[in-house]
Amino acid sequence: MNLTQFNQVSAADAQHSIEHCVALPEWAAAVVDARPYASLAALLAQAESLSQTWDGVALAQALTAHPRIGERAGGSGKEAALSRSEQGQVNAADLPLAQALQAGNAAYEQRFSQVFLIRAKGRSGEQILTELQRRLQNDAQQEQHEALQQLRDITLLRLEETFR
Ligand SMILES: NC(=O)NC1=NC(=O)NC1=O
Repeated sequence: MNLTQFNQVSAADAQHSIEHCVALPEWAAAVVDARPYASLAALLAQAESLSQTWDGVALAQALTAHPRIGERAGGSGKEAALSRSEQGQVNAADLPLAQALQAGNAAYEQRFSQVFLIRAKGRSGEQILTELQRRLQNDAQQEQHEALQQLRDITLLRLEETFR
């Protein structure tokens, strides 16, 4: 779908076209409500602005749609396919890395009671592991702030790709 179509289709079709970006329907509805957009840049700016309202509750809800790093997302949905491609640089054949990520994910979930979320696109498995180990040192408040920023990054990347 291109931006012109996005501006012109029904609200329901417009929402459906961006729901794979993040599992927060209220956010998608607000993005749709702000149509028409004069440019992709305007759409991305509005989407980013609307994501500033996200809090711990939104994060928890969104995390249900993000498989763990290093785990292949199951299912045939568009989100699962996106997760697989986003995590494409995590070399599942590198067993020590896979084991380190698995241990890191477990430690993270033990400490923060939620899945570790990172914008995986463009990051190697080693870079993700380094970030995971760094963020394990965060306190709860700092980590929620960082996890929300990663959720925004993933969401806006997916949104931009939808219209590219
Ligand atoms: N737990 C995660 O960080 N998952 C993900 N990161 C991405 O960039 N895509 C995902 O599914």
